[in-house]
Amino acid sequence: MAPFFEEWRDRLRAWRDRLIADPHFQRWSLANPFTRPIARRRARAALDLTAGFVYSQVLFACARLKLFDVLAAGPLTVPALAGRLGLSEAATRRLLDAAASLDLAERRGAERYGLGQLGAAFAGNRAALSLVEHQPLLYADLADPVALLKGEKRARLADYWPYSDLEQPTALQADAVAPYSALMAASQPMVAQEALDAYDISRHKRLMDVGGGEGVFLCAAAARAPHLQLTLLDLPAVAERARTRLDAAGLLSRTDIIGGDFLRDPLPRGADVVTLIRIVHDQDDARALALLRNIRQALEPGATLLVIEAMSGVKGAEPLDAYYGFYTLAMGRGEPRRVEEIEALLRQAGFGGFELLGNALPTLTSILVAKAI
Ligand SMILES: CC(C)=CCC/C(C)=C/CC/C(C)=C/C=C/C(C)=C/C=C/C=C(C)/C=C/C=C(C)/C=C/C=C(C)/C=C/CC(C)(C)O
Ligand SMILES: C[S@@+](CC[C@H](N)C(=O)[O-])C[C@H]1O[C@@H](n2cnc3c(N)ncnc32)[C@H](O)[C@@H]1O
Repeated sequence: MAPFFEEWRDRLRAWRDRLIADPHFQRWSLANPFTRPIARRRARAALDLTAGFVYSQVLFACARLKLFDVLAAGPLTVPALAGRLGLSEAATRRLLDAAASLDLAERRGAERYGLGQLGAAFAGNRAALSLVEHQPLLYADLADPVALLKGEKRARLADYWPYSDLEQPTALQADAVAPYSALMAASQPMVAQEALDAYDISRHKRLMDVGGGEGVFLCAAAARAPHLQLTLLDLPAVAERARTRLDAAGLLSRTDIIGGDFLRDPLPRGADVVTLIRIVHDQDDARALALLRNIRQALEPGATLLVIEAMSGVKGAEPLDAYYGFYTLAMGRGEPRRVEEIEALLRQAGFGGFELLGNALPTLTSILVAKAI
């Protein structure tokens, strides 16, 4: 933009900021019937920001106490709910009123509570609930966000994701990878559905899922493409978990399972499509680039790479930098990236022909297609 326009835009914004900050303007805009709806919406947004942490705790309490499962069977009275939740009647009423104010529950007459619309959405979504249930680790770290930003505090979340600060992650044992692998497996179906609805995987011959966790994505892809050959690469202890799952799904005969380090070990050749799901945002730029170059080495020109993870700046995914930015800060490595930033890394690694696919829930994931050149 020309410097003249930039200067005027800055002046205009400075004027807007002074106006909104003025307590007289705030009162005036609430009193004026024409501006009141906008002023109320902004005041509500300010309250939501202030109270958001408490809302999250209400949601967590509902999830931990299995409230959505209980109410999915039908509305109940407070005494009946108190018995099911193991709470006093007073505590039950407090939780249910809080949940009702957040659309998680709903009052049904004077005495009964049922599911609210958001509660119903959670009741039918195990994957989302599994993510909700692991949030306390993050909340504990975020009790002092400034210490986290200043690097003065080692976060507990880093222990949950032990590969994020290890030079030799291949040495991780079964017990160290179990909690995060189980969480990723439980939450993967939501992501797999988004990606496989947006991209027709059946056009390919061999799919390699790099950092493929327990193989949930490969199971979902195999169900849509019966002829597809599969390769999964993850740390040895995770690859063992994948072997168990793929065996149970009857997919071992069409799957190569490799335990290794995707940053250091050469990757097997032969795949015409590679998926990287919730992987790039775990890494700083140098490691992400090393990983992408390693993948490029294993591909023929024209092969496809799908980067599947939540990306900043995509329409419909606006608050993403707050959640993933602070999540990866607590993890100790990585950052959410804009599509252009991922494309820049991909370009340096020898990819081009980018296409960002449209999908239903960009808050959950985006899907970026790249071609090996
Ligand atoms: C007429 C209509 C259409 C509607 C009216 C009625 C109505 C409200 C209907 C709603 C029905 C409907 C479509 C419901 C859909 C609900 C859905 C899809 C809910 C989805 C919820 C998803 C949630 C809460 C996702 C949360 C995700 C989180 C917290 C992600 C965490 C990710 C992490 C920690 C990743 C870590 C990976 C790492 C380590 C960073 O690499
Ligand atoms: C956030 S999880 C994502 C798992 C899976 N793609 C999904 O979306 O459910 C990151 C995965 O990368 C694997 N991983 C991390 N560092 C690795 C490395 N250096 N080599 C191989 N796998 C690694 C982890 O074990 C884990 O399974």
